[in-house]
Amino acid sequence: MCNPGRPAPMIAPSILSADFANLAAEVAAVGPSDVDPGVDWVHVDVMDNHFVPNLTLGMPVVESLLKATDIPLDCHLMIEDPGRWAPAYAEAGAYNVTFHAEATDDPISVGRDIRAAGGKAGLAIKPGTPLEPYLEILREFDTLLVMSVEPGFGGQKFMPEVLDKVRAIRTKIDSGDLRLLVEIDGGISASTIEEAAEAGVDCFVAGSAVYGGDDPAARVADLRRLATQVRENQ
Ligand SMILES: O=C(CO)[C@@H](O)[C@H](O)COP(=O)(O)O
Repeated sequence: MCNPGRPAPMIAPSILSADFANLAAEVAAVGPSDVDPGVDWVHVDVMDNHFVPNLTLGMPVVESLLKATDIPLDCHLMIEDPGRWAPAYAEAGAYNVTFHAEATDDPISVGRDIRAAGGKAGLAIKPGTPLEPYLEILREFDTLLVMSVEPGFGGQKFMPEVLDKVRAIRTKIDSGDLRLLVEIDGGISASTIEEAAEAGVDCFVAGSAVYGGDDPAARVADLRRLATQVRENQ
């Protein structure tokens, strides 16, 4: 069944593939332009070199980005002990704060603390993590982030097998059992966004496909056009 309240496809460029020495300019480059009204969220990958084998940025950079842009920040925490750190990102002003289900024994409390701190709460699952154990707790969340690569690095190959999880959650949302956004992250490009859109994704994170060329705003516009075409034909 089609869900008439569903938002238009959202694009969230991941700054993991941007120039870290020029982050404010890189974020501005995907803002409103003559080819696109601008991105919906900017996706900020926080990695601690423990939960994932990579180290990126943390709260000080997020605080600086919040001052540099009005675009809502979508912070994806790939860290251990999210209960300790996640609420502070919401308090600082991040719009959506997502942490990994695999990183905590108490995802409900972490989600509630993020919401209490004023943010939207997101739950992320790695490609090999099943959806079923989390179905009952998804009411506590605003977004479900389905990873379509192993978290840690940009530029990896899209894993289409995760789309079964997207289809399963989309069915529940469209039947009115649940209300949340479905986000996908990893390997999203002009070659893969249509199959993700067909499966029922609402928000598409794209790093290398947006920042890998010299016109990020045009890349965003292309991705939005492809996802919107699929939605219109559904
Ligand atoms: O969380 C991650 C990687 O762990 C992502 O947000 C990447 O930044 C996506 O990069 P591409 O796969 O789109 O290049």
